[in-house]
Amino acid sequence: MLTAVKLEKTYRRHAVQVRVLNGLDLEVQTGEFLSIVGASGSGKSTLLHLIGTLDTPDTGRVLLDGKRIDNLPSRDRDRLRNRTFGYIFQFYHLLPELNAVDNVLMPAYIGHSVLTWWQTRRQWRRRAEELLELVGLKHRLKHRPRELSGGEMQRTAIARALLMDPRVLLADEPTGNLDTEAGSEIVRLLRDINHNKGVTIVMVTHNMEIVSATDRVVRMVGGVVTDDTPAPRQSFQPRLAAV
Ligand SMILES: Nc1ncnc2c1ncn2[C@@H]1O[C@H](COP(=O)(O)OP(=O)(O)OP(=O)(O)O)[C@@H](O)[C@H]1O
Repeated sequence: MLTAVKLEKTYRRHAVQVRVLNGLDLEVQTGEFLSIVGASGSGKSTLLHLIGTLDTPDTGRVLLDGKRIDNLPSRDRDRLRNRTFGYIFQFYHLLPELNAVDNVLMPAYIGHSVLTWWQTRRQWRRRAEELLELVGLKHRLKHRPRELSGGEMQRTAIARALLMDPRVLLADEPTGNLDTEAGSEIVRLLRDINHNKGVTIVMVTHNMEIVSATDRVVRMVGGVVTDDTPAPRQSFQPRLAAV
């Protein structure tokens, strides 16, 4: 479904060139929960950004269902980012002045014309509240990010990522800023979303324990994929019944 073909990427800053991706190939199947591991600086986030059209490769292609998405006109790319992909980051990227519901609503607010937004805002608000309930935050709807714990902020970010019913979730170290227990809860939640909603998930992580919640693990070294194996399954049981 999602394919990266011979991706190359070099960052240039003044005289310094950093070659990060070196002809990387990757295929992600529909409904898969894939983790990407590798040493710090091996290019995991860069790969995630290219797959999610947040950045463009120097050469190579990214395809979704066989169609190129790395060179779309900006309007089509914006739509794809808004409707097809959901993004989850290590530091949540919530807007500090907005409460949890309004943070979750941002993709709908951004993705519609003023008129459509005005006409449909009540339905969207209800959906945002339902999603927050599903991620276990029914009692935190009006809280602002500073009034939430790290795990709760990440749950809010996950609800936001789900708002537009994306086909693919791209998660960049979603547990990197959380303690073990909160991190495990987040991964369980992602596992449930993958299971129950069939959302494809690509997750960058440093945490090998968390890898065991996923279907497949690819390791990056030197800007290419060096290992591609089924993840060793351990004790991750889905917990939420119907996310
Ligand atoms: N915008 C940028 N400009 C210049 N260099 C960059 C930029 N983004 C990343 N790099 C460099 O590219 C390399 C790969 O970065 P990337 O964030 O993809 O690695 P990573 O595997 O995700 O690392 P980590 O696990 O530490 O997050 C790093 O050496 C980094 O310094």
